[in-house]
Amino acid sequence: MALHNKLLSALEDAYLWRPSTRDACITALAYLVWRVWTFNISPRLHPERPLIYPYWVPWVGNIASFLQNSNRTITQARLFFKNTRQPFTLVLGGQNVYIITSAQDTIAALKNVSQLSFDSYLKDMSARFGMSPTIINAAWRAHENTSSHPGGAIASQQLLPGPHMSHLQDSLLGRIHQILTWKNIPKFVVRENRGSEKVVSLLHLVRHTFTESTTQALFGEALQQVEPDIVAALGQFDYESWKFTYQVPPFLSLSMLPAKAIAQDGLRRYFELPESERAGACWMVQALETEIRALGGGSRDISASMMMLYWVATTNAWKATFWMVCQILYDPKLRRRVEEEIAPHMSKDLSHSGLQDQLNTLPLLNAIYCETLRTTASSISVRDVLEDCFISNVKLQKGSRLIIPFRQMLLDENVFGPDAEVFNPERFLHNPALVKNPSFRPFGGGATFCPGRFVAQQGAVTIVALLLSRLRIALSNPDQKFPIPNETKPCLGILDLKDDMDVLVTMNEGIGRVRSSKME
Ligand code: HEM
Repeated sequence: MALHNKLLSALEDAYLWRPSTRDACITALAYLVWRVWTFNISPRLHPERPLIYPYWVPWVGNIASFLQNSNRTITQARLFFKNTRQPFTLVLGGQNVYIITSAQDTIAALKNVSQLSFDSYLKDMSARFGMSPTIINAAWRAHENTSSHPGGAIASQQLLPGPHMSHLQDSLLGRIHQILTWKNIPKFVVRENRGSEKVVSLLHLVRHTFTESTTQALFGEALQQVEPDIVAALGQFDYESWKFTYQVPPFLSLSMLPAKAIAQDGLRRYFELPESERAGACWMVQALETEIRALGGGSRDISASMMMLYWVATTNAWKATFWMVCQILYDPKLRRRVEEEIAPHMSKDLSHSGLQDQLNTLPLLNAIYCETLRTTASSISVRDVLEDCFISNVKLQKGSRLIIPFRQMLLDENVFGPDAEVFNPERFLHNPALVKNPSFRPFGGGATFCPGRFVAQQGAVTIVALLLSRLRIALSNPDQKFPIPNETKPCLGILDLKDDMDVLVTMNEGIGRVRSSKME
Protein backbone atom coordinates (compact mmCIF):
# COMPACT_ATOMS: atom_id res chain seq x y z
CA MET A 1 0.00 0.00 0.00
CA ALA A 2 2.82 2.34 0.94
CA LEU A 3 4.53 1.64 -2.38
CA HIS A 4 1.33 2.29 -4.27
CA ASN A 5 0.91 5.63 -2.54
CA LYS A 6 4.49 6.55 -3.31
CA LEU A 7 4.02 5.76 -6.97
CA LEU A 8 0.84 7.76 -7.12
CA SER A 9 2.48 10.75 -5.57
CA ALA A 10 5.48 10.44 -7.94
CA LEU A 11 3.12 10.45 -10.92
CA GLU A 12 1.24 13.38 -9.45
CA ASP A 13 4.55 15.22 -9.06
CA ALA A 14 5.46 14.52 -12.65
CA TYR A 15 2.07 15.63 -13.83
CA LEU A 16 1.87 18.75 -11.70
CA TRP A 17 5.44 19.91 -11.48
CA ARG A 18 7.07 18.85 -14.79
CA PRO A 19 4.92 20.22 -17.58
CA SER A 20 7.68 19.57 -20.14
CA THR A 21 7.74 15.85 -19.31
CA ARG A 22 4.00 15.71 -19.39
CA ASP A 23 3.83 17.48 -22.79
CA ALA A 24 6.51 15.20 -24.17
CA CYS A 25 4.51 12.16 -23.03
CA ILE A 26 1.30 13.48 -24.59
CA THR A 27 3.12 14.34 -27.85
CA ALA A 28 4.75 10.91 -28.00
CA LEU A 29 1.39 9.24 -27.38
CA ALA A 30 -0.33 11.35 -30.05
CA TYR A 31 2.49 10.55 -32.50
CA LEU A 32 2.17 6.85 -31.75
CA VAL A 33 -1.58 6.97 -32.27
CA TRP A 34 -1.08 8.84 -35.59
CA ARG A 35 1.45 6.30 -36.86
CA VAL A 36 -0.57 3.27 -35.85
CA TRP A 37 -3.71 4.82 -37.35
CA THR A 38 -2.06 5.95 -40.62
CA PHE A 39 0.08 2.94 -41.41
CA ASN A 40 -1.71 0.05 -39.62
CA ILE A 41 -5.40 0.68 -38.93
CA SER A 42 -6.44 2.91 -41.84
CA PRO A 43 -4.99 0.58 -44.54
CA ARG A 44 -6.99 -2.30 -43.00
CA LEU A 45 -10.17 -0.24 -42.92
CA HIS A 46 -9.61 0.88 -46.54
CA PRO A 47 -7.90 -2.02 -48.34
CA GLU A 48 -9.03 -0.51 -51.66
CA ARG A 49 -6.75 2.55 -51.24
CA PRO A 50 -3.11 2.55 -52.48
CA LEU A 51 -0.76 1.81 -49.58
CA ILE A 52 1.11 4.77 -48.12
CA TYR A 53 4.91 4.62 -48.12
CA PRO A 54 5.79 5.19 -44.43
CA TYR A 55 7.30 8.49 -43.34
CA TRP A 56 8.24 10.03 -40.03
CA VAL A 57 6.94 13.59 -40.01
CA PRO A 58 3.21 14.16 -40.52
CA TRP A 59 2.30 16.44 -43.48
CA VAL A 60 5.94 16.74 -44.58
CA GLY A 61 5.88 13.08 -45.61
CA ASN A 62 8.44 11.87 -48.15
CA ILE A 63 9.13 15.28 -49.66
CA ALA A 64 12.74 15.74 -48.53
CA SER A 65 13.97 12.50 -50.07
CA PHE A 66 11.75 13.00 -53.13
CA LEU A 67 13.30 16.40 -53.83
CA GLN A 68 16.79 15.02 -53.32
CA ASN A 69 16.31 12.13 -55.73
CA SER A 70 12.78 11.32 -56.83
CA ASN A 71 13.74 8.16 -58.75
CA ARG A 72 15.62 6.71 -55.80
CA THR A 73 12.69 7.43 -53.45
CA ILE A 74 10.21 5.82 -55.83
CA THR A 75 12.46 2.76 -56.31
CA GLN A 76 12.84 2.40 -52.52
CA ALA A 77 9.07 2.60 -52.09
CA ARG A 78 8.45 0.09 -54.89
CA LEU A 79 10.88 -2.37 -53.28
CA PHE A 80 9.39 -1.68 -49.83
CA PHE A 81 6.07 -2.91 -51.24
CA LYS A 82 7.82 -6.10 -52.45
CA ASN A 83 8.11 -4.93 -56.04
CA THR A 84 4.51 -5.86 -56.83
CA ARG A 85 4.28 -2.68 -58.94
CA GLN A 86 0.84 -1.94 -57.48
CA PRO A 87 0.10 1.80 -57.29
CA PHE A 88 1.21 3.31 -53.97
CA THR A 89 1.04 6.70 -52.28
CA LEU A 90 3.78 9.15 -51.43
CA VAL A 91 2.87 12.05 -49.16
CA LEU A 92 4.57 15.19 -50.43
CA GLY A 93 3.97 18.26 -48.29
CA GLY A 94 0.46 17.33 -47.25
CA GLN A 95 -0.57 16.10 -50.70
CA ASN A 96 -1.31 12.47 -51.51
CA VAL A 97 0.54 11.62 -54.71
CA TYR A 98 -0.18 8.25 -56.31
CA ILE A 99 2.74 6.60 -58.07
CA ILE A 100 2.27 4.19 -60.93
CA THR A 101 5.15 1.90 -61.88
CA SER A 102 3.66 -0.81 -64.09
CA ALA A 103 3.09 -0.68 -67.84
CA GLN A 104 -0.49 -2.03 -67.53
CA ASP A 105 -1.50 0.63 -65.00
CA THR A 106 0.17 3.27 -67.14
CA ILE A 107 -1.95 2.26 -70.13
CA ALA A 108 -5.11 2.39 -67.98
CA ALA A 109 -4.19 5.77 -66.48
CA LEU A 110 -3.28 7.40 -69.79
CA LYS A 111 -6.52 6.13 -71.37
CA ASN A 112 -8.70 7.51 -68.61
CA VAL A 113 -8.81 11.11 -69.86
CA SER A 114 -12.20 11.91 -68.30
CA GLN A 115 -11.24 11.21 -64.66
CA LEU A 116 -7.47 11.75 -64.79
CA SER A 117 -6.76 15.15 -66.20
CA PHE A 118 -3.71 17.02 -67.37
CA ASP A 119 -5.60 20.32 -67.60
CA SER A 120 -5.07 21.86 -64.18
CA TYR A 121 -1.30 21.17 -64.36
CA LEU A 122 -1.10 22.80 -67.78
CA LYS A 123 -3.35 25.71 -66.74
CA ASP A 124 -1.19 26.27 -63.69
CA MET A 125 2.01 26.24 -65.79
CA SER A 126 0.44 28.61 -68.33
CA ALA A 127 -0.44 31.06 -65.53
CA ARG A 128 3.03 30.80 -64.04
CA PHE A 129 4.59 31.53 -67.42
CA GLY A 130 2.48 34.72 -67.46
CA MET A 131 -0.61 33.96 -69.52
CA SER A 132 -3.59 35.98 -68.29
CA PRO A 133 -6.39 34.03 -66.55
CA THR A 134 -8.97 35.37 -69.04
CA ILE A 135 -7.06 33.93 -72.00
CA ILE A 136 -6.37 30.64 -70.19
CA ASN A 137 -10.09 30.20 -69.51
CA ALA A 138 -11.04 31.27 -73.03
CA ALA A 139 -8.52 28.80 -74.51
CA TRP A 140 -9.92 25.92 -72.45
CA ARG A 141 -13.51 26.87 -73.30
CA ALA A 142 -12.57 26.82 -76.98
CA HIS A 143 -11.26 23.25 -76.58
CA GLU A 144 -14.12 22.01 -74.39
CA ASN A 145 -15.62 19.70 -76.97
CA THR A 146 -12.40 18.51 -78.53
CA SER A 147 -10.13 15.65 -77.54
CA SER A 148 -7.03 17.88 -77.27
CA HIS A 149 -5.88 20.60 -74.89
CA PRO A 150 -4.96 24.13 -76.12
CA GLY A 151 -1.80 23.99 -78.21
CA GLY A 152 -1.86 20.17 -78.33
CA ALA A 153 -3.53 19.77 -81.71
CA ILE A 154 -1.40 22.50 -83.31
CA ALA A 155 1.82 20.92 -82.00
CA SER A 156 0.75 17.51 -83.31
CA GLN A 157 -0.10 18.87 -86.77
CA GLN A 158 3.29 20.51 -86.95
CA LEU A 159 5.46 17.77 -85.47
CA LEU A 160 3.88 14.49 -86.54
CA PRO A 161 4.75 13.22 -90.05
CA GLY A 162 3.04 15.30 -92.72
CA PRO A 163 3.71 18.35 -94.89
CA HIS A 164 4.26 20.73 -91.95
CA MET A 165 6.78 18.37 -90.40
CA SER A 166 8.66 17.88 -93.66
CA HIS A 167 9.08 21.62 -93.94
CA LEU A 168 10.34 21.92 -90.35
CA GLN A 169 12.62 18.92 -90.84
CA ASP A 170 14.22 20.51 -93.92
CA SER A 171 15.03 23.67 -92.12
CA LEU A 172 16.20 21.94 -88.90
CA LEU A 173 18.49 19.50 -90.70
CA GLY A 174 19.72 22.22 -93.07
CA ARG A 175 20.83 24.35 -90.14
CA ILE A 176 22.49 21.36 -88.38
CA HIS A 177 24.46 20.62 -91.56
CA GLN A 178 25.50 24.29 -91.74
CA ILE A 179 26.71 24.53 -88.14
CA LEU A 180 28.62 21.26 -88.06
CA THR A 181 31.40 22.31 -90.42
CA TRP A 182 34.93 23.28 -89.50
CA LYS A 183 34.46 26.93 -90.41
CA ASN A 184 31.12 27.35 -88.62
CA ILE A 185 31.98 25.79 -85.25
CA PRO A 186 31.00 28.62 -82.86
CA LYS A 187 33.96 30.22 -81.07
CA PHE A 188 32.44 29.94 -77.62
CA VAL A 189 32.50 26.13 -77.72
CA VAL A 190 36.22 26.03 -78.56
CA ARG A 191 38.43 25.47 -75.51
CA GLU A 192 41.77 25.40 -77.36
CA ASN A 193 42.76 26.36 -80.89
CA ARG A 194 45.79 24.47 -82.19
CA GLY A 195 45.70 25.80 -85.77
CA SER A 196 44.43 22.91 -87.79
CA GLU A 197 42.99 21.21 -84.70
CA LYS A 198 40.42 22.46 -82.20
CA VAL A 199 39.57 21.19 -78.75
CA VAL A 200 35.87 21.65 -78.26
CA SER A 201 33.32 21.28 -75.47
CA LEU A 202 31.03 18.47 -76.58
CA LEU A 203 28.25 19.59 -74.25
CA HIS A 204 28.21 23.16 -75.57
CA LEU A 205 28.62 22.10 -79.18
CA VAL A 206 25.71 19.64 -79.11
CA ARG A 207 23.47 21.91 -77.03
CA HIS A 208 24.14 24.89 -79.27
CA THR A 209 23.68 22.91 -82.49
CA PHE A 210 20.32 21.47 -81.47
CA THR A 211 18.92 24.57 -79.79
CA GLU A 212 20.07 26.99 -82.47
CA SER A 213 18.74 24.80 -85.29
CA THR A 214 15.40 24.36 -83.51
CA THR A 215 15.19 28.12 -82.95
CA GLN A 216 15.74 28.79 -86.64
CA ALA A 217 13.33 26.05 -87.70
CA LEU A 218 10.59 27.39 -85.43
CA PHE A 219 11.02 31.15 -85.78
CA GLY A 220 13.27 31.80 -88.79
CA GLU A 221 16.05 34.38 -88.48
CA ALA A 222 13.94 37.11 -86.86
CA LEU A 223 13.90 35.86 -83.26
CA GLN A 224 17.67 35.90 -82.94
CA GLN A 225 17.82 39.30 -84.60
CA VAL A 226 15.41 40.65 -81.97
CA GLU A 227 17.24 38.91 -79.11
CA PRO A 228 20.72 37.67 -80.05
CA ASP A 229 21.14 36.04 -76.61
CA ILE A 230 17.96 34.01 -76.74
CA VAL A 231 19.60 30.63 -77.31
CA ALA A 232 22.02 31.15 -74.42
CA ALA A 233 19.24 32.49 -72.17
CA LEU A 234 17.01 29.52 -72.94
CA GLY A 235 19.93 27.16 -72.18
CA GLN A 236 20.49 28.85 -68.81
CA PHE A 237 16.79 28.75 -67.99
CA ASP A 238 16.62 25.08 -68.95
CA TYR A 239 19.65 24.25 -66.81
CA GLU A 240 17.85 25.53 -63.72
CA SER A 241 14.26 25.07 -64.82
CA TRP A 242 13.57 22.61 -61.99
CA LYS A 243 13.55 25.68 -59.72
CA PHE A 244 10.69 27.03 -61.80
CA THR A 245 8.82 23.72 -61.82
CA TYR A 246 9.20 23.27 -58.06
CA GLN A 247 8.51 26.96 -57.33
CA VAL A 248 11.77 27.61 -55.52
CA PRO A 249 11.61 31.15 -53.99
CA PRO A 250 13.06 33.98 -56.15
CA PHE A 251 16.00 34.66 -53.82
CA LEU A 252 17.27 31.14 -54.59
CA SER A 253 16.63 31.46 -58.33
CA LEU A 254 18.85 34.43 -59.05
CA SER A 255 20.25 33.19 -62.37
CA MET A 256 17.20 31.23 -63.59
CA LEU A 257 14.73 34.13 -63.38
CA PRO A 258 16.76 36.69 -65.40
CA ALA A 259 17.47 34.02 -68.06
CA LYS A 260 13.76 33.23 -68.30
CA ALA A 261 12.98 36.96 -68.51
CA ILE A 262 15.47 37.50 -71.38
CA ALA A 263 14.04 34.59 -73.38
CA GLN A 264 10.42 35.44 -72.77
CA ASP A 265 10.87 39.15 -73.36
CA GLY A 266 12.66 38.31 -76.63
CA LEU A 267 9.64 36.26 -77.66
CA ARG A 268 7.29 39.10 -76.71
CA ARG A 269 9.25 41.60 -78.82
CA TYR A 270 9.33 39.09 -81.67
CA PHE A 271 5.53 38.85 -81.67
CA GLU A 272 5.30 42.64 -81.72
CA LEU A 273 7.15 42.76 -85.04
CA PRO A 274 4.99 43.17 -88.14
CA GLU A 275 4.15 39.76 -89.61
CA SER A 276 6.08 40.58 -92.79
CA GLU A 277 9.31 40.68 -90.72
CA ARG A 278 8.70 37.19 -89.34
CA ALA A 279 8.39 35.41 -92.65
CA GLY A 280 10.57 32.41 -91.65
CA ALA A 281 8.28 31.25 -88.82
CA CYS A 282 6.99 27.68 -89.06
CA TRP A 283 3.29 26.90 -89.37
CA MET A 284 2.88 26.06 -85.64
CA VAL A 285 4.21 29.42 -84.46
CA GLN A 286 1.87 31.26 -86.81
CA ALA A 287 -1.13 29.06 -85.95
CA LEU A 288 -0.64 29.45 -82.19
CA GLU A 289 -0.36 33.22 -82.55
CA THR A 290 -3.54 33.36 -84.65
CA GLU A 291 -5.42 31.21 -82.11
CA ILE A 292 -4.39 33.33 -79.11
CA ARG A 293 -5.06 36.64 -80.87
CA ALA A 294 -8.51 35.35 -81.89
CA LEU A 295 -9.25 34.77 -78.18
CA GLY A 296 -8.29 38.39 -77.44
CA GLY A 297 -4.73 37.70 -76.23
CA GLY A 298 -1.76 39.95 -76.86
CA SER A 299 1.96 39.40 -77.40
CA ARG A 300 2.48 38.73 -73.67
CA ASP A 301 0.04 35.81 -73.72
CA ILE A 302 1.54 34.49 -76.95
CA SER A 303 5.06 34.71 -75.57
CA ALA A 304 4.02 32.81 -72.41
CA SER A 305 2.47 30.01 -74.43
CA MET A 306 5.36 29.99 -76.91
CA MET A 307 7.95 29.92 -74.12
CA MET A 308 6.51 26.61 -72.88
CA LEU A 309 6.58 25.15 -76.37
CA TYR A 310 10.06 26.47 -77.14
CA TRP A 311 11.30 25.01 -73.85
CA VAL A 312 9.85 21.50 -74.41
CA ALA A 313 11.16 21.57 -77.98
CA THR A 314 14.71 22.25 -76.84
CA THR A 315 15.20 20.78 -73.38
CA ASN A 316 15.52 17.04 -74.09
CA ALA A 317 16.77 16.36 -77.59
CA TRP A 318 20.28 17.79 -77.18
CA LYS A 319 20.80 15.84 -73.95
CA ALA A 320 19.82 12.57 -75.64
CA THR A 321 22.23 13.40 -78.48
CA PHE A 322 25.03 14.22 -76.05
CA TRP A 323 24.64 10.89 -74.23
CA MET A 324 24.47 9.04 -77.53
CA VAL A 325 27.72 10.61 -78.77
CA CYS A 326 29.41 9.78 -75.44
CA GLN A 327 28.37 6.12 -75.59
CA ILE A 328 29.92 5.83 -79.05
CA LEU A 329 33.09 7.83 -78.32
CA TYR A 330 33.90 5.91 -75.16
CA ASP A 331 33.55 2.50 -76.84
CA PRO A 332 36.07 2.20 -79.72
CA LYS A 333 34.57 -1.10 -80.97
CA LEU A 334 31.08 0.35 -81.06
CA ARG A 335 32.42 3.43 -82.80
CA ARG A 336 34.06 1.35 -85.51
CA ARG A 337 30.81 -0.54 -86.13
CA VAL A 338 28.82 2.70 -86.34
CA GLU A 339 31.35 4.25 -88.71
CA GLU A 340 31.17 1.22 -90.97
CA GLU A 341 27.40 1.41 -90.94
CA ILE A 342 27.13 5.11 -91.78
CA ALA A 343 30.12 5.41 -94.15
CA PRO A 344 28.37 4.27 -97.38
CA HIS A 345 25.64 6.87 -96.86
CA MET A 346 27.90 9.76 -95.86
CA SER A 347 29.92 9.44 -99.04
CA LYS A 348 26.87 9.83 -101.32
CA ASP A 349 25.94 13.34 -102.39
CA LEU A 350 22.51 13.31 -100.73
CA SER A 351 20.21 16.14 -99.65
CA HIS A 352 19.76 16.60 -95.88
CA SER A 353 16.45 14.77 -95.91
CA GLY A 354 17.83 12.13 -98.27
CA LEU A 355 20.64 11.39 -95.85
CA GLN A 356 18.14 11.38 -93.00
CA ASP A 357 16.04 8.76 -94.79
CA GLN A 358 19.12 6.56 -95.13
CA LEU A 359 20.18 7.05 -91.50
CA ASN A 360 16.68 6.00 -90.40
CA THR A 361 17.26 2.56 -91.90
CA LEU A 362 20.50 1.84 -90.01
CA PRO A 363 19.84 -0.78 -87.31
CA LEU A 364 22.85 -0.17 -85.07
CA LEU A 365 22.62 3.63 -85.11
CA ASN A 366 18.95 3.50 -84.18
CA ALA A 367 19.46 0.77 -81.58
CA ILE A 368 22.04 3.03 -79.90
CA TYR A 369 19.56 5.91 -80.00
CA CYS A 370 16.80 3.81 -78.36
CA GLU A 371 19.16 2.41 -75.73
CA THR A 372 20.38 5.92 -74.96
CA LEU A 373 16.79 7.06 -74.42
CA ARG A 374 16.04 4.00 -72.30
CA THR A 375 18.98 4.55 -69.97
CA THR A 376 18.84 8.35 -69.69
CA ALA A 377 15.13 9.23 -69.82
CA SER A 378 13.59 10.28 -66.54
CA SER A 379 10.36 11.45 -68.13
CA ILE A 380 7.18 11.74 -66.09
CA SER A 381 3.51 12.41 -66.73
CA VAL A 382 1.34 14.16 -64.19
CA ARG A 383 -2.44 13.82 -63.91
CA ASP A 384 -5.02 15.17 -61.42
CA VAL A 385 -7.74 12.85 -60.11
CA LEU A 386 -11.02 14.61 -60.96
CA GLU A 387 -13.31 11.86 -59.63
CA ASP A 388 -12.82 8.75 -57.50
CA CYS A 389 -11.74 6.01 -59.88
CA PHE A 390 -10.02 2.64 -59.97
CA ILE A 391 -6.66 1.61 -61.44
CA SER A 392 -5.54 -1.96 -60.89
CA ASN A 393 -8.29 -2.54 -58.29
CA VAL A 394 -7.07 0.31 -56.11
CA LYS A 395 -9.15 3.39 -55.58
CA LEU A 396 -7.71 6.79 -56.45
CA GLN A 397 -9.39 9.55 -54.50
CA LYS A 398 -10.70 12.73 -56.05
CA GLY A 399 -8.42 15.73 -55.42
CA SER A 400 -5.19 13.73 -55.41
CA ARG A 401 -2.38 13.83 -57.94
CA LEU A 402 -0.98 10.96 -59.96
CA ILE A 403 2.58 10.68 -61.25
CA ILE A 404 3.82 8.17 -63.82
CA PRO A 405 7.64 8.03 -63.56
CA PHE A 406 8.55 6.25 -66.81
CA ARG A 407 12.10 5.52 -65.65
CA GLN A 408 10.70 2.83 -63.33
CA MET A 409 9.53 0.92 -66.41
CA LEU A 410 12.49 1.78 -68.63
CA LEU A 411 14.78 -0.01 -66.18
CA ASP A 412 12.45 -2.97 -65.50
CA GLU A 413 14.54 -6.15 -65.43
CA ASN A 414 11.52 -8.29 -66.27
CA VAL A 415 11.21 -6.52 -69.59
CA PHE A 416 14.76 -5.51 -70.52
CA GLY A 417 16.67 -8.33 -68.86
CA PRO A 418 18.91 -8.67 -65.80
CA ASP A 419 21.34 -6.05 -67.16
CA ALA A 420 18.54 -3.45 -67.52
CA GLU A 421 20.58 -0.84 -65.62
CA VAL A 422 23.43 -1.10 -68.13
CA PHE A 423 23.79 0.52 -71.57
CA ASN A 424 23.63 -2.31 -74.09
CA PRO A 425 22.35 -1.42 -77.58
CA GLU A 426 22.43 -5.07 -78.62
CA ARG A 427 19.08 -5.58 -76.87
CA PHE A 428 17.32 -3.33 -79.40
CA LEU A 429 19.48 -4.63 -82.25
CA HIS A 430 18.51 -8.25 -81.55
CA ASN A 431 14.94 -7.47 -80.57
CA PRO A 432 13.70 -4.42 -82.50
CA ALA A 433 10.14 -5.12 -81.23
CA LEU A 434 11.28 -3.77 -77.82
CA VAL A 435 10.63 -0.27 -79.20
CA LYS A 436 6.92 -1.10 -79.12
CA ASN A 437 6.99 -2.60 -75.62
CA PRO A 438 4.60 -0.64 -73.34
CA SER A 439 7.43 -0.30 -70.81
CA PHE A 440 9.51 1.65 -73.35
CA ARG A 441 8.01 5.11 -73.02
CA PRO A 442 10.74 7.76 -73.01
CA PHE A 443 8.23 10.03 -74.78
CA GLY A 444 5.33 9.46 -72.39
CA GLY A 445 1.97 8.50 -73.86
CA GLY A 446 -1.75 9.19 -74.08
CA ALA A 447 -3.00 12.73 -74.59
CA THR A 448 0.45 14.20 -73.96
CA PHE A 449 2.48 11.67 -76.01
CA CYS A 450 5.45 13.71 -77.25
CA PRO A 451 4.75 14.81 -80.83
CA GLY A 452 8.39 15.91 -81.17
CA ARG A 453 9.75 12.34 -81.09
CA PHE A 454 10.35 12.19 -84.85
CA VAL A 455 12.16 15.52 -84.96
CA ALA A 456 14.22 14.51 -81.91
CA GLN A 457 15.36 11.28 -83.57
CA GLN A 458 16.18 12.99 -86.86
CA GLY A 459 18.27 15.67 -85.22
CA ALA A 460 20.08 13.21 -82.97
CA VAL A 461 21.16 10.71 -85.62
CA THR A 462 22.13 13.50 -88.05
CA ILE A 463 24.31 15.22 -85.43
CA VAL A 464 25.94 11.92 -84.46
CA ALA A 465 26.66 11.02 -88.10
CA LEU A 466 28.15 14.44 -88.90
CA LEU A 467 30.29 14.57 -85.76
CA LEU A 468 31.73 11.13 -86.39
CA SER A 469 32.05 11.18 -90.12
CA ARG A 470 32.47 14.80 -91.19
CA LEU A 471 34.29 16.26 -88.18
CA ARG A 472 35.86 12.97 -87.02
CA ILE A 473 35.64 14.02 -83.39
CA ALA A 474 37.69 12.05 -80.83
CA LEU A 475 38.18 12.27 -77.08
CA SER A 476 40.86 14.92 -76.51
CA ASN A 477 42.15 12.83 -73.62
CA PRO A 478 41.26 9.12 -73.72
CA ASP A 479 41.46 9.02 -69.91
CA GLN A 480 38.58 11.47 -69.47
CA LYS A 481 35.96 9.98 -67.15
CA PHE A 482 32.59 9.09 -68.67
CA PRO A 483 30.21 11.87 -67.55
CA ILE A 484 27.83 10.95 -64.73
CA PRO A 485 24.10 11.61 -65.10
CA ASN A 486 22.79 13.99 -62.46
CA GLU A 487 20.05 11.97 -60.84
CA THR A 488 19.67 14.31 -57.90
CA LYS A 489 18.59 17.30 -60.00
CA PRO A 490 14.81 17.15 -60.50
CA CYS A 491 14.13 16.43 -64.16
CA LEU A 492 11.09 15.88 -66.39
CA GLY A 493 12.86 14.34 -69.38
CA ILE A 494 16.39 13.30 -70.29
CA LEU A 495 18.86 13.40 -67.39
CA ASP A 496 21.37 16.24 -67.36
CA LEU A 497 25.02 15.48 -66.57
CA LYS A 498 26.73 16.37 -63.33
CA ASP A 499 28.43 19.76 -63.25
CA ASP A 500 32.05 19.87 -64.40
CA MET A 501 31.69 16.60 -66.30
CA ASP A 502 31.78 18.04 -69.79
CA VAL A 503 33.66 16.01 -72.42
CA LEU A 504 36.40 17.64 -74.48
CA VAL A 505 36.80 16.44 -78.05
CA THR A 506 39.19 17.23 -80.88
CA MET A 507 38.35 17.92 -84.52
CA ASN A 508 40.60 18.58 -87.50
CA GLU A 509 40.41 21.14 -90.27
CA GLY A 510 41.47 18.86 -93.12
CA ILE A 511 38.89 16.24 -92.32
CA GLY A 512 36.20 18.86 -91.76
CA ARG A 513 36.48 20.00 -95.36
CA VAL A 514 35.93 16.58 -96.85
CA ARG A 515 32.13 16.87 -97.20
CA SER A 516 30.70 18.40 -100.31
CA SER A 517 29.31 21.92 -100.28
CA LYS A 518 25.83 20.52 -101.01
CA MET A 519 25.71 19.16 -97.46
CA GLU A 520 26.67 22.45 -95.79
C1 HEM B 1 14.69 12.98 -76.75
C2 HEM B 1 13.93 14.02 -76.84
C3 HEM B 1 12.58 14.18 -76.20
C4 HEM B 1 12.03 13.54 -75.12
C5 HEM B 1 12.65 12.44 -74.28
C6 HEM B 1 10.70 14.09 -74.93
C7 HEM B 1 9.81 13.69 -73.95
C8 HEM B 1 8.54 14.18 -73.81
C9 HEM B 1 7.58 13.70 -72.85
C10 HEM B 1 7.83 12.60 -71.82
C11 HEM B 1 6.45 14.40 -73.01
C12 HEM B 1 5.13 14.21 -72.25
C13 HEM B 1 5.14 14.94 -70.95
C14 HEM B 1 3.85 14.74 -70.20
O1 HEM B 1 3.19 13.71 -70.34
O2 HEM B 1 3.53 15.63 -69.44
C15 HEM B 1 6.66 15.35 -74.08
C16 HEM B 1 5.72 16.25 -74.52
C17 HEM B 1 5.96 17.13 -75.55
N1 HEM B 1 7.09 17.21 -76.34
FE1 HEM B 1 8.73 16.08 -76.19
N2 HEM B 1 10.48 15.06 -75.88
C18 HEM B 1 11.60 15.14 -76.68
C19 HEM B 1 11.80 15.99 -77.74
C20 HEM B 1 10.88 16.89 -78.22
C21 HEM B 1 11.09 17.77 -79.34
C22 HEM B 1 12.35 17.84 -80.19
C23 HEM B 1 9.95 18.51 -79.48
C24 HEM B 1 9.62 19.58 -80.49
C25 HEM B 1 10.31 19.89 -81.54
C26 HEM B 1 9.01 18.09 -78.44
C27 HEM B 1 7.76 18.61 -78.25
C28 HEM B 1 6.89 18.20 -77.27
C29 HEM B 1 5.58 18.80 -77.07
C30 HEM B 1 4.96 19.94 -77.88
C31 HEM B 1 5.00 18.12 -75.98
C32 HEM B 1 3.64 18.41 -75.34
C33 HEM B 1 2.60 17.48 -75.93
C34 HEM B 1 1.22 17.75 -75.38
O3 HEM B 1 1.09 18.04 -74.19
O4 HEM B 1 0.28 17.67 -76.15
N3 HEM B 1 9.62 17.11 -77.69
N4 HEM B 1 7.95 15.18 -74.56
